[in-house]
Amino acid sequence: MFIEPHIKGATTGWIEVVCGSMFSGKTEELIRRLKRAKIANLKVEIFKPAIDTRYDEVNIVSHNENQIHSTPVDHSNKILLMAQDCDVVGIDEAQFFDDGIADVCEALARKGIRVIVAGLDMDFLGKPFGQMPFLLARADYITKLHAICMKCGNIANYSYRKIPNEDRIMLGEKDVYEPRCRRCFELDGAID
Ligand SMILES: Nc1ncnc2c1ncn2[C@@H]1O[C@H](COP(=O)(O)OP(=O)(O)OP(=O)(O)O)[C@@H](O)[C@H]1O
Ligand SMILES: Cc1cn([C@H]2C[C@H](O)[C@@H](CO)O2)c(=O)[nH]c1=O
Ligand SMILES: [Zn+2]
Repeated sequence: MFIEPHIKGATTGWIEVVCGSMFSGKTEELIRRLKRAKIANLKVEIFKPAIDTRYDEVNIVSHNENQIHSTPVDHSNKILLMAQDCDVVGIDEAQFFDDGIADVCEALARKGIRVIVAGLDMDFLGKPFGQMPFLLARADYITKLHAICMKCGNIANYSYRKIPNEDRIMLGEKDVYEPRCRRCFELDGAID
């Protein structure tokens, strides 16, 4: 389990990235860390891409229905503007943000803010998703979570798309995706 670093005399913040497949518990882990920061009386703001309105317009909701209030934003620049006097910033579904997101996280960390970013590391083809590789490269701390393969019960790293659609962005839940291990993902021809 991730334990928050307590850096004596720290003058900068830092970036934490939580990644993994769908249903691996990224949103739950993000909510857990943010709720603990609130308990510590820190000023917390949470952002998600405006495109992700799967469960709720303004809340971040996990598959377990745990939730926390968030602000939907259509560009990463807005996070920089809106998070000026925060102690902790949470960002969910980071794979959907534009290519400014890593610089925004870096700028926030330099201001002394703790930045916690959650996102899908791979898309339905098993390819690195959006800006996630760049966020992972620049993170101070990384947590990779795993779901359970829906075919065999092993640890799952991949998000298998069950319906034929080649668009990279396709919002959905269990109706569209299921977590799979490497073997079960490859068996159905998801990797070329
Ligand atoms: N196959 C599965 N493996 C693990 N957890 C599952 C699975 N199917 C459903 N769940 C539920 O999903 C919860 C995790 O949901 P959460 O919203 O945190 O995932 P996530 O990684 O943020 O997913 P997404 O990328 O779709 O947003 C688990 O605690 C569990 O209750
Ligand atoms: C795996 C994958 C998920 N998604 C979506 C489904 C969910 O709405 C969201 C992950 O929580 O991302 C895509 O848009 N493309 C993909 O390749
Ligand atoms: Zn499997």
